[in-house]
Amino acid sequence: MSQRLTDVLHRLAATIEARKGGDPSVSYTAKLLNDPALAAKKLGEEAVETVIAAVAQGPDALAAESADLLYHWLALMAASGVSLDAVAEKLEAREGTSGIAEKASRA
Ligand SMILES: N=c1c2ncn([C@@H]3O[C@H](COP(=O)(O)OP(=O)(O)OP(=O)(O)O)[C@@H](O)[C@H]3O)c2ncn1[C@@H]1O[C@H](COP(=O)(O)O)[C@@H](O)[C@H]1O
Repeated sequence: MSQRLTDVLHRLAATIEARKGGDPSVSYTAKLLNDPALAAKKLGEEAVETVIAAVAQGPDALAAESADLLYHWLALMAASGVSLDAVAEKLEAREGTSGIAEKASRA
């Protein structure tokens, strides 16, 4: 992952955190933070739009929809009270385990 993406996600997560308790009439993020179900619904919409961009709209649309997706994902995590470290912990636990091997181990 590029340092540029890491840096902007870091700033975005901090901005989202700072919107907690904000006024939903002036902050879209505050609106999402006040309503985890809305944040989840919006993430679902952005996921579908990302898929459509990937299969039918080309690289620029895919990049734009991916930005929407990442923003809404960060907002959902904050709205749901799930720390980014909790997600990091899940990913760390999977490091070195092939998805194919993991799926086979479930059978
Ligand atoms: N990165 C984003 C970002 N990406 C997308 N969006 C908003 O996400 C919303 C939903 O996108 P849609 O494509 O569904 O738009 P829509 O169809 O008009 O929305 P609906 O009518 O369905 O609600 C739009 O209003 C976008 O502007 C974002 N809103 C905010 N941010 C970041 O969050 C910061 C704080 O924003 P506020 O909390 O609004 O001040 C901003 O400075 C940005 O850095």
